[in-house]
Amino acid sequence: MPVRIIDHVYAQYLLTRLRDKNTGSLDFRKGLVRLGRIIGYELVKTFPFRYVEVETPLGRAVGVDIIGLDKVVIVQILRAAMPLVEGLVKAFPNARLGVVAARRREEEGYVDVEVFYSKMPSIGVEDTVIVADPMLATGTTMSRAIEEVFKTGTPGRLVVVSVIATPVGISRVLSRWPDTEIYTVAIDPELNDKAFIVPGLGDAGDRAFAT
Ligand SMILES: O=P(O)(O)OC[C@H]1O[C@H](OP(=O)(O)OP(=O)(O)O)[C@H](O)[C@@H]1O
Ligand SMILES: O=c1cc[nH]c(=O)[nH]1
Ligand SMILES: [Mg+2]
Repeated sequence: MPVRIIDHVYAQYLLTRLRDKNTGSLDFRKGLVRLGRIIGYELVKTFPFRYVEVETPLGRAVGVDIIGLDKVVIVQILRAAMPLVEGLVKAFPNARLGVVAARRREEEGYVDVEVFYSKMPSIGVEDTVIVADPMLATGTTMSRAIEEVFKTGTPGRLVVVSVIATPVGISRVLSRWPDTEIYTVAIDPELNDKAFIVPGLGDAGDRAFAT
């Protein structure tokens, strides 16, 4: 299923706090970290697992082993994804990390994206690649980041993790990479003339890092 909304009530509560214009940058950043952790745990639920036996200090127990947790690459798109990924890695402590430093330039009627720096670990068909960015607005930034992923390798699974997405951003990604799984906490209906998500939460990077 290409788009998954994390409707967990605590995720919705945290999003509400992020949307509130009176939430300061420290609480905004902490809210993104907590959302990253929740989304990460939701993602882990989609990994295959097998039953195993384990020796405890006092006997034997049947448990589970999750398959593929050591084959995860998390790519963060600076700046706003940094706190989100800080939470995500709690669910994937062994993840290899990639980075894309990008800045969106809102021009009249279109959005351009500059990528200043991009560094990816190895990426192979056995990997799940998670590309994280709180805002999936026009999808221009996410598309550039996904291009960087495929320049490096072709993952078995490509997951986009966002906090607020739009129908435009979602279709921008899925039209080019139809097998992508998109996780988001909300889908907001529209973009204003500056390509900001409405109602959205404002500029995520500026709010997280106090401009
Ligand atoms: O889907 P798009 O239309 O490309 O917009 C989404 C991007 O816009 C913002 O980045 P910005 O360039 O403001 O950088 P920042 O995160 O450092 O604020 C946001 O952090 C996303 O990366
Ligand atoms: O609403 C938006 C759209 C793009 N980037 C943001 O940070 N916020
Ligand atoms: Mg910004």
